[in-house]
Amino acid sequence: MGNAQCFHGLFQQYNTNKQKNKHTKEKQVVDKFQLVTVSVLLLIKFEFESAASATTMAAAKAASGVPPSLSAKVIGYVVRKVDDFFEGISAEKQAISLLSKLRNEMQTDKPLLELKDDLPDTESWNQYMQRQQNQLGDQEPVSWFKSPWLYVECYMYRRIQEAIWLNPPINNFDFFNEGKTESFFESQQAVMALCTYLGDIQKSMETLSENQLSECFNKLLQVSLWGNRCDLSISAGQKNSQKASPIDSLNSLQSFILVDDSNMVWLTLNSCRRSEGSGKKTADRVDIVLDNAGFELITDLVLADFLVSSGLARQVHFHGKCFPWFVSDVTANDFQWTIRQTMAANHKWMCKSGFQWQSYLKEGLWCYHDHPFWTQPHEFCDMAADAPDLYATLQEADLVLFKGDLNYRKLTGDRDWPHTVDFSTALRGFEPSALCSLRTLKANVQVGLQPGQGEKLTSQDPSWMTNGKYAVIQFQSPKLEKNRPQD
Ligand SMILES: O=P(O)(O)OC[C@@]1(O)O[C@H](CO)[C@@H](O)[C@@H]1O
Ligand SMILES: [Mn+2]
Repeated sequence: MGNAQCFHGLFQQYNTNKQKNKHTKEKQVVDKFQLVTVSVLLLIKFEFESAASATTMAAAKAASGVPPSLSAKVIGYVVRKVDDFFEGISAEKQAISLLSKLRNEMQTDKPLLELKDDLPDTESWNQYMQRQQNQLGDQEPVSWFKSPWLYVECYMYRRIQEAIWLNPPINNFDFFNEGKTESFFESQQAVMALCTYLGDIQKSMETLSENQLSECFNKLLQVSLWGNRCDLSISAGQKNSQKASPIDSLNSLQSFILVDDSNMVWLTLNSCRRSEGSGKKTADRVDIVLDNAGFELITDLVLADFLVSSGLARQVHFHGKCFPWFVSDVTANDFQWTIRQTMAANHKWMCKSGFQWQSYLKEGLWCYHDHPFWTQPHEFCDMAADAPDLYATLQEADLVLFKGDLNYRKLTGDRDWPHTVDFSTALRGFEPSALCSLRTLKANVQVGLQPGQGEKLTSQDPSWMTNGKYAVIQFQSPKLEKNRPQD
């Protein structure tokens, strides 16, 4: 979706809401924060449109050619309209003024500021800023345009959190909530189709041959992969949902999977299952580092259900975010809400799935965790040193699935790697366990391609790395590393 459409949608939504004029106070607060925050996000997306192809905002700005005054006007308009429309209590006013200040700092390339909110991760964020400063040297301060794109983008979400956190009683407010719940409700047909498919497999699970099991696994892995198309961040909070039956679309999407290591993923899980029978294996756990709520989360839960009910995994551990992040990412609240909504659905298989998921959680076959590291800017190769407890947790898994684009950027350090560099090289020593990235491409980093593959894609579809049409299933395991011939 183009930015013009994004803006258009945003104002249309605002006007419709205004005309209806039947907001409760709570709804008004939700709308107000959504509009202001979306305006901050649009600033990034619009003014620094080409950022995906640059590692810093300065490079992006140079390439973009979008008149900065235009985005400033649009954002000014949104904030003014919001202020006119709502009377505002002092906490909201204060939060809005912090967000406006943030927007201004971004527009004018001000130095990044230390966080002041005294949350458990505050010190770690401030230390990370110092690390960035040390890398930059003493000559100039760390600022919005000069710092790595991955870092400033994460920092922006943390500053939004600070603006909310510093202003009770709205300090636990998730102003992205509405978009996430909409994505869930608008995907109902697809969710029903998926739960029905799962129910059918489970009915005949006992009689499935290994080939049939592997076929079902592949389908559900691919559904979870394409579920990642439905993130709200890439559309700046605009609608993004799945309407068609996800299983039926898989064949036509197959050729858009640029790297497909699903066979290695299957072998990893199936070998655990076999060796369990022979008494060799004790651990049998899959961890899923979640990405987006809404339809994508459903695809992950369905895959996790299949893993447990088929005996491919005994336990699944989910990892979500501690606070609202990159618009649509899953928080504990989204996770519980999604399961409750699925249980309450007026559809036999969906409702059954919901109850099944709730009982997995009760029985400890499923666990949900969040850890502050997931909402920090660190590349994952820093995890062993900076979050050793989380690294140790992942080491307990037989397989870790990393969902989505942002996780891929953190796995690979968001570097401008040649496309033919090995995935293992780009991971730079991050190998807690066998791991697999399930990612649709929305940012300008891609490794592990065949020679010439990147060039061919560029000539056929110049925006292949950012338009969300392509995907990868990329696997790496410490075992593979051991067996690699030394250069
Ligand atoms: O991680 P996700 O949900 O797949 O994608 C998040 C995302 O859309 O947000 C950023 C753009 O602002 C990019 O990192 C990425 O493309
Ligand atoms: Mn996301």
